[in-house]
Parts: sequence; C-alpha cells; structure tokens
Amino acid sequence: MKRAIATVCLSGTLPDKLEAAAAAGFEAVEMFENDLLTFDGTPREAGRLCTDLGLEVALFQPFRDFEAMETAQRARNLDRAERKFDTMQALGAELLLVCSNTQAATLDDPSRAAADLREMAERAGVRGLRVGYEALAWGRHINRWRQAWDIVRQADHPALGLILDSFHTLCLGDDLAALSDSVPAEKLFFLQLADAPRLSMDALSWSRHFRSFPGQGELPVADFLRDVLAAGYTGPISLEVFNDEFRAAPARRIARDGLRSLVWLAEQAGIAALPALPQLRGIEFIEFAVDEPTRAALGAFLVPLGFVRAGVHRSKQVELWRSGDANIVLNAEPDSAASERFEQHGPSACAMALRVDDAARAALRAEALLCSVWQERVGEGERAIPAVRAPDGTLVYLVEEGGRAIWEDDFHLEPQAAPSLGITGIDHVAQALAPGFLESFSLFYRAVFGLEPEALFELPDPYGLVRSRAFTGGKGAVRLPLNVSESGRTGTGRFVSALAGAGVHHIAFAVADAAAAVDAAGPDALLDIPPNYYEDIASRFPLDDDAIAALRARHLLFDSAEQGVEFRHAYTDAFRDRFFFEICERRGGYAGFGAANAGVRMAAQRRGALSGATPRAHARHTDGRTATEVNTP
Ligand SMILES: O=C(O)c1ccc(O)c(O)c1
Ligand SMILES: [Mg+2]
Repeated sequence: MKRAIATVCLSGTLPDKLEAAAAAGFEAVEMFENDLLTFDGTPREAGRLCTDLGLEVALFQPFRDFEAMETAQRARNLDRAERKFDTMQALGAELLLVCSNTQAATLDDPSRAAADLREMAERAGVRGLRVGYEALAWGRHINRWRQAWDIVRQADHPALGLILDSFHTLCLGDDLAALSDSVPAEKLFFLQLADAPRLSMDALSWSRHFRSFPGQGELPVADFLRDVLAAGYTGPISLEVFNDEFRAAPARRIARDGLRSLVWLAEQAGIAALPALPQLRGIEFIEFAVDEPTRAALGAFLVPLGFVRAGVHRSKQVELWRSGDANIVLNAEPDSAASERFEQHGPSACAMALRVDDAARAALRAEALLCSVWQERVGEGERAIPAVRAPDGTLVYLVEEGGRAIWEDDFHLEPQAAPSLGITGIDHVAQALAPGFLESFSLFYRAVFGLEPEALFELPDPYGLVRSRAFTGGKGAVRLPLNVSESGRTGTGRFVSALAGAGVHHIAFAVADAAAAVDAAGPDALLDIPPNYYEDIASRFPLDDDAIAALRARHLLFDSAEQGVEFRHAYTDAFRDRFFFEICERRGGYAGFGAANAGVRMAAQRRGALSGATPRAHARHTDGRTATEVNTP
C-alpha cells in the first residue's frame, strides 16, 4: 500500500517539501495547488522534481466551490476545471480532489450537484483523468460522506468516485458504519488521514489549525482506517494535516513523524506487524550531563532528599547517586553523548532509562518506527545498553530487568548509608517541551513504548499558561507528563529557552509516607507554600483540622480524587532556575499528578527565582564541603 503525504503538511518551498517527503520514505504526495502556484517553475518541472525524487503525484487539490451553482457560474466552473486538468497533465497527476461547495450561493440540490460532477468527470475521463468528491465538514449543504456518496452514486460516472478524509467524518462524531455495504471498493478513489485533539470549536478552525498525524491526537483514526480497508480500498494512504506548528517546524522532522505515524497506524489497524511493545517495569535511572563543578553542586543539591554517592563508574567520570531505590547518574565524562549535551545545553538531564522485559526487542521496535538507536562505547567487561533517541535527542536507555543489575557490571559500588527518606523509586519524570514538540513526543512515547495519553491540563503559571498531558504505561510503572508553554516567561518557557530545547524539567520520587519523608529531609529542604493554600484545601476536601495542620506544618500539597484516593507531595526549588525535584505519596491508587496544585508550586518557585534566593536544598550544604565530602562519613 502506497504511503503519501500532502505538501501542505510540511514547511518550506515546494522542493523543500518534496525532498523531506522523499527522505522520510514516502512513495507519493498530494500536490496542494498553492505549493505549485508559489513554485518558481512550470508544472512539468514540478512533476519532474517529483519523479526524480521517486515520488508519485497521487492527487492534485483542492478544487473548490464547483457543484450546484447557478447556470452562468456552472459554465465558468467547467472552464476552470479544464485549466486545472491541463495543469494536472503537465504535472503528472491523474486524480483531482473536489471538495464540497461552501459558498452561500450553492444550491441545495443533490441532483444538480450530481449532474455537474458527472459533466466534470466526463471531461476528465476523456483525458484519462479522474475526479474524487470529498465532503468538507463545513460544506454548505454536503458535509457527510454519505451525502457525498449519494451524489457520486447518482452521477454514476466511471471517472468519478468518493474521497474519504478521517477528519471530516470524525470531527462531526460520525463514523464509517455501512461503508462496506453501500460503497463498492472501486468507487473509493482516495483516503486522507488526520488526527486531532478533541476541541470544542467550529470544524473549519479546528481543521485548519489543529489537525495532527494519526496517534498524535484523540480521534479513532485506526478504526477509521480499518473500516476503509474492510470496504476493499487498496489506494494510497495519505496524510493531510493543516497545523500551525507543523508549518513552522523543520520539514524533515515533521515528515519523519508523519511516516512514523503511518507505520504505527498500520500495526494498530492490523495490516502490519511490528516487534511487540515492551512491557514497562519502571524508570531505572535519570542521567544528568554535568561537568566536575556542576557534579559537586548537583550532588549537594540532592543530599537533603537522602541521596548519597553509591558508586563510581569503572572506566568513566560517572557517578551513581542513590536514595532508597531511586538512581541518578551524574555524567561528566569528556567526549561522550553527555558532554556533547553539556556543551550545548549546560547542566541538564541527557538520558532516561526505562526498565523493560526485552531490551533487544524494544530496540527493534524503535528502529521499525524510524527511531535512531544508539550505543555508547563500552569498556572491557561493561554492559552494552541500547538507547533510543527521543525527538529532542535525549537518550532513552533500555535496561532489561532481571539478572545482574547494570550497576554491578559497570560501577564500583560504595557502601550506602541507610535510606533516610524512604524513597521507593522514580514516580514520574516531567518534560518541558518547546512549542511544536508535543505532537512529536506524544507519538514517540505512544508508538515506541505504548504509553497512553491522559487528560489534558492547563496549568496557570504567574507568567502564562502551561499545557500538560501525561503519558503513562506499565500500569503506572512509567509516568511522563509533557508540558508546553507558548509563553517564554513561565517556568516551562524559561527552562526551554535556557536549555535551547526540550528536556527533563522535574523528577518526582515516590515515597510511602510523605510526612515522614519531609521530616527526614528537614524543614528547609522543600518549597514554602503560602497559608492561603491550606485555607482552600480545608474548604475543598473533607480533612479534619489535624490533617490540615499536618500538611501545613510540612508544606505538603494535597489532592484527592475521592475518599481514600489521595496524593501528598512537595517540591524543591529549581536547581539554577532549571530543573527541580519532587517527593510524592500516592494513596488508594491515586493516578494523577496534583495538577490543581501546579499553579501554587509555580508561583512559589517564581518567588524563589525572583528573590535570587539560593536554592533551598542547596543552601543546607554551603558549609564549604563538597558534595562528595558531605557523603563521606
Ligand atoms: O480546509 C480545506 O479547505 C480543505 C481542503 C481540502 C481538503 O481535502 C480538506 O480536507 C480540507
Ligand atoms: Mg481532505
């Protein structure tokens, strides 16, 4: 089955778009008329460009406002069609998309529409061309595929068929029920696919600005594809996405995301197999790129959370820091992926390791989904751990559970002090993304690791809104909230600009008892929360005075989904106004992230940043000792 992409999906000039589509591996394109109009060359030259790149022009579009007009306009429209047929023949495109008429002047007369389309198809057929009719969701009289099909059936011309577009059907809450009973396979001329987030707005604005690739949104596109294939469709599967961010992003990245979405969708629709999804067991470690001074500072910053240096790498300038069962790797090795990251971005998380059932199979799946798989050079006797590159270049290591822990192979482990905070592991890792990366990351985590999107939250930072959607998998073993802010002044926005890119913004450690953990960390380790917050908590939740007092005394934030399903959490200040840490306790299967508290947290962190205060957790150990000394009894 041919895979195609509409030129409108991609940024740049027509040659940029075509090169990106070909480089990603598409076999065909839909030529948008506007991309041809602005191309500095003839349609024949555009066609040759496609041929040279190995791309078929599977469709030319759109042809608008054609059918069911008054008589005078009808003649002009047919002339207009003839001119476009000339263009198509020069271009080497055989199929024209006619979208349903949106003009106020169009007649509500399906017979007229059928007669007009029949005449157009007759003229196309003479030239060996074909016409496909698509119902736009905002068409004046025709906005459902069933109406479009009634007209195509009535027109009854071999050069006229139906074009299906998942967005136009799914955005209206419609589906393809009865498609295979009503439409013969040879009348299905073309298939366009797009996903979108569920938004409540008019269909036209939604379609023109917020479409996304399958798997990046919330519409049941895989079901849609399955229904079209069940009806016997064998033509190209083509992506048609109008998206403000995609238009501005590098064409090659977007084209690759597009093909990744089709590879994944083929699996979802049951027409192709990929190596099975990994079983996710948790987050084994987070790795930070540091240099020597930053390593000491970050180590010291982690001490109040119970972290101690637990090991030193056998051959590299890498340390393992550990609190309970949570692992943080501080990598200062010159000439490594981490040092490259440090040079470009300063202190930042450069890798995350997921515990999986089968690392080799997970890597094969990632490769099948067009991800680059990376392998750091290893020393004698050290473990080779494959890593997949996330869309921002961060490495996602694949660590197999069972057998010897990687730490035993690669590190000289040091005897540890007893864990003082009761940290049981990494609860979640939140990433701040530059605008335009949310769709890329969503598809990456969903397709490669099977993480599923949770509800979307809008979090009020004092200086702008932050949009947040968490991806979770392995029954809560892996939780990754993704945050995006259009404003450069929010915590998320400042982090993204400081980092010149996306990255891990905070790491939450799971504890069994948040109150005990805060007590163990000490009164200054965690962020102050204003008293107003606790007045509000008292009004929102059925907590008694003692429970409120216990939260307030420890600056713990609280959330509850229902009786007994509760979340208690607390944050550090940000390390150098960059990333920060959280401890959290889940009770009764609480599955969220305390989104309602994010605004309070962001305001408190902003106060800290504006007052120029030394990060609290850091301040405890500015007594002249280095992080290593602090850890050495
Ligand atoms: O937004 C539009 O006008 C438009 C045009 C052509 C299409 O195929 C489509 O799905 C939408
Ligand atoms: Mg369309």
